Parts: sequence; C-alpha cells; structure tokens
Amino acid sequence: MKKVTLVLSDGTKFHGKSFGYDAPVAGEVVFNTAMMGYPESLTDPSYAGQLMTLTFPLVGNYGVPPFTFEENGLPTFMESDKIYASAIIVNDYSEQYSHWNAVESLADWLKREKVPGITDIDTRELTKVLREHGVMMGKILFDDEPDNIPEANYEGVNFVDQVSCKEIIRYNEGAGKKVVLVDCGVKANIIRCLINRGVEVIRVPWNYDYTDMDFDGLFLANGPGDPDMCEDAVNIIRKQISQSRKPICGICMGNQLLSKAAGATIYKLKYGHRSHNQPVRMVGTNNCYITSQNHGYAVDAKTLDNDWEELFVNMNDGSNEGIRHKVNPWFSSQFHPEACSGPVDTEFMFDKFVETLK
Ligand SMILES: NC(=O)CC[C@H](N)C(=O)O
Repeated sequence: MKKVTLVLSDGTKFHGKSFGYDAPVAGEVVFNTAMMGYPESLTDPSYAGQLMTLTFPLVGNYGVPPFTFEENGLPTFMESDKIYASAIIVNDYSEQYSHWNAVESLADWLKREKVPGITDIDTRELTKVLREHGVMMGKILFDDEPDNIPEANYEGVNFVDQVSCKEIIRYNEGAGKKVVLVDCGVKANIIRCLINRGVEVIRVPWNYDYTDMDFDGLFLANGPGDPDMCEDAVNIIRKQISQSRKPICGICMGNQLLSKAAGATIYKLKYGHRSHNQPVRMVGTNNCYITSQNHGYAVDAKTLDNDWEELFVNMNDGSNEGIRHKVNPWFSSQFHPEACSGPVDTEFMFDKFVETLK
C-alpha cells in the first residue's frame, strides 16, 4: 500500500495509505456518519465531486454486491451504473470480507473503476476538523510524487449536467398513471419506489421542457452540487406550476429546485447532513422520523412565497427538511424517503404522491 497524505485547503494534513486506485485526486471533503451502505453511497450520483469520509471505523468487511441489472435496466443492488464519489476515506479498511451477496472486495471495485480509496486516516478527527471549519476542498496526494494536480472547484460547477441522463428513458410502460421524473442525478431506488407502486416513469434530462408532454404527475429527483446551477430546471418548474395543478413531489435537490420555483433562496450548510439518523419533525405535528440524508445545501424557508409553507424541519439544527403548497398537491422532502441505504420510515411520501395522482 502506497503512502498518501490528505491535504485540506486550510493546510491540515492527515497521513494514510492507498487501498483503492493509485491516483491523486481533489474534491470537496465531506463526512458521512452512517454505519453501513458504502455500495449505495458510492454509486449515489449526489456524491459527484466529493471525497467521502466515513466516520464508522471498519469499512469493507461485507465486500461489494454484483453489478447485475434488472430487465427494466435498473441495477439490482446499486444506486446507479458506476461510482460517482471522487474518493472514499476510511479509518480501517477490512481486507477480508464476508457476505452472502458479495462478489468482490471494496479495494478491487475501486481499482476497477479507477477511484481512489485511502485508509489509516483518523476519520473521526478529520470530521471534528470539518465540523469546526465547515466542509473544505482537499487533495489526496501520493507521498512519493510531487503535487501536480490542479485545484478542484465544487461551488460554481454544474454537476447535474454531468450526471443527468442525455435522453428520455421509460420504465413500466403502459402501467397506468404517467410520472415525469426530472433526472438531476436520480438514485435507482427512487425509480424502484415509483414503479413498485404501479406507475409508468418517464425519466427526462434535468433541463428538458416536459410542460407540454402527456403525464399525470411530476417527480423531481436528487442530484449533486449547487442548486443555483440549475436555473433552467427551476424555470421549467415555474412554467409547469403556472399552467397546471398536476401533483408534484421532490426529493433533496428536488426540494431545493421546487423551493427556488416557490421563490425561496438556498444557502450552504456548514458541513451538511450525511447519515442514516437525521431526526425530522413534520410541522404542525409531534411526528418525528429518522431519515437518511445526503446534502450540503438547504432551503431558507423564511424566503418561500406566501402560498407555500414548511412541511418538515430538522430536529438537530432547525433547517428546512421539506415544503408544501398550501392549496395544490405539491410537496417535497430534503431527506431521502427511498433510503438506500438507511431507514425506510418515510416511504409514505411515495404512497402520498401516487395517491394524489389518482
Ligand atoms: N442528494 C441531493 O440531492 C443533494 C442536493 C444538493 N446537491 C445538496 O448537496 O444539497
């Protein structure tokens, strides 16, 4: 294992070893406090451009599931067709793995997909640094090579355009109600959750104008990077809500884009929410849900237009976790009701959306 150094933009250094693909890389360093789920997180397109730090110390001990695909083209066990995170940073990589569904080690997968992975990093200390300072850009450098990789940008990059599908893809054709799914970097389990509820899904590129298409409801998916880069998508949502009352539901980036269309502004959280145990309260009730999350930006709910209101709020920091329109069937969550990985307590969001289609 080659020796590496993780250098943060404030100069802080962490020394470790490479266990994935041996190449230097730069990106935004974020932390995820979930205890498992690295195959799903690595293939979540919302991690594009980021070096994903895991606080749970032992990583790799259950290996990696096979990259098989269902008849409808969706991956059976992963959230997309490849690794989207720029790198993974762990404390104690387990070289031995054991699981009924594992076909290879995490190291072999990373090498095959040319994604760096580093171990022997004190990821809890690294997380404390990020919590104090806020997320930072960083580089993984090889100790025996000069630093000759360019600085990376995160804010100001349209990652959604890089990861969205380029043409329309249909699932469950002829099933009944038709849902247009705006693909900002959609996780496969959002599509599974929709087709399992018997609807047809028409997946369109993030900036596709669907407003004149024949459909029954609109679903706005998750996606990487700064929502302020997606003005085109916001303008199309504005056009849609000005001409029709058809149901709309959004998740994560979808919550942010719907909120922007509803007049709200977005800000960057100090260190984001990335875990399986984010407590979220439904506004106006005492119902609290434990949710799966992966986001770095948040909606400033105070800036929503008057005909919209907050639907969920985060119990840790009070930030917005979802919105709804006061009259029309338009609502969204900042958390991930499709989980994958994480708790499935909020899958009712899909039930609610499909009910409103009928
Ligand atoms: N998972 C997502 O959709 C994330 C949305 C957005 N990229 C953020 O970080 O806030």
